[in-house]
Amino acid sequence: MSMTAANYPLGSRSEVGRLRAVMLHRPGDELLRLTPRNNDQLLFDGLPWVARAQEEHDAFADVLRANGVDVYLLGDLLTETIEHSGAARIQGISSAVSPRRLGTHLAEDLAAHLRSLPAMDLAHVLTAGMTFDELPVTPAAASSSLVRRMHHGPEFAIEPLPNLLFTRDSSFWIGARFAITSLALPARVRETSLTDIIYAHHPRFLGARRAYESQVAPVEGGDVLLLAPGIVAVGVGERTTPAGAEALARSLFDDGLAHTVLAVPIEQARAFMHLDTVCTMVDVDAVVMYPNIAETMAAYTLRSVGDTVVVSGPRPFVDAAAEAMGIEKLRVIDTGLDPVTAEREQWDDGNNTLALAPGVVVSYNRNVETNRRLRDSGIEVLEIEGRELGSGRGGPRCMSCPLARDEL
Ligand SMILES: NC(=O)NCCC[C@H](N)C(=O)O
Repeated sequence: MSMTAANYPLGSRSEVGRLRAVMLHRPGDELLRLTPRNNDQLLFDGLPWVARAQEEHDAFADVLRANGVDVYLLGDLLTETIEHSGAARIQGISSAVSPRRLGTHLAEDLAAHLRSLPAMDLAHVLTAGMTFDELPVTPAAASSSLVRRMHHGPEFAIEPLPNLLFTRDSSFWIGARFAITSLALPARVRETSLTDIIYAHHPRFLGARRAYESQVAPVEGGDVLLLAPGIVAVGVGERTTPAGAEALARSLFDDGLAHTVLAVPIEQARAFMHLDTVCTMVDVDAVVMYPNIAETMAAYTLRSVGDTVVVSGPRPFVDAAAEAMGIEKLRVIDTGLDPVTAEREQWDDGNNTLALAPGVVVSYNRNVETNRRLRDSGIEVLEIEGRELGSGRGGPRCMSCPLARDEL
């Protein structure tokens, strides 16, 4: 693994090794773009109270820092990246400014304007987007652009990215490498242009190598669970497709980053958009899992055998996982046996825990029953508030991209 300024290498081979460094995104003005008319399309179930969401997020970051984790904020990394690299600036602008949406004339004008902005202001536009009302005013542009005249002022010339909050999905680390994912839905596609330039140009990531370069089909980080070194589970459902899971597996095999991948079908439903909405690891041999699917969750096993890939199954996920991990049994802690409580707490991200070390997790405090059951099973639970953060349907795991974990 590549050494960095800090005294730990970047990278991660599990979900539970002691967490050393993480990338979060402090929610900002991009959340102020949400309205009752666009929130469904922008994948939020309500309109968060933004100042309160920021307070909750600051408290989350403080819990991580208090536990020895270095917290990097995506907004800061993005500003520093743009400050540091002209190529990153150009790349960020060209992925945000769409001639298809704006027409070539307005697109060229806007790109020129963005090239002149201070790094922090450009980072703000790239995350919070820009409305037609906010476009720079030049008399020539105002009279000669049909696009400008026909669009309503509050419409987006550049779409905002409210789901940047969920840093788990737009990139993930496996071994010493990072993977830029391929997000499935239009509201999130541009997020990876930002993680891409950060990893490519920020000095903190100098020398870091990529995994899964081809990005041929959708794979989202929330679907990727590092069960143990060399063994990866990939959810296949609303976001990650079978083609994405297969392409990821082949790429990880080719790069020697994994030898076994479990492809886990999950329901194509809003409540289960990623594997980590129903199952996360809380210890080296334990997961917290949504009980209403625990018995039916299955997995296809993909193994790298010589030059080929062998697919077997499907069989019960817990059996396939235990066998791949070489343990007798995968301990399953469920989120309450009463199906209604379980359903409520799954919706509120009870299953979406972030492990800080084996047996130590961060969880939303509202999931009283799940947290109680985790503690009864010997797991230490650090609770955070998520009344506002949760309106985007994501918990502590979704909101964190681990950059470095200790080996188990
Ligand atoms: N890993 C996760 O489950 N991330 C949560 C993503 C929530 C976001 N509103 C989305 O629908 O993509």
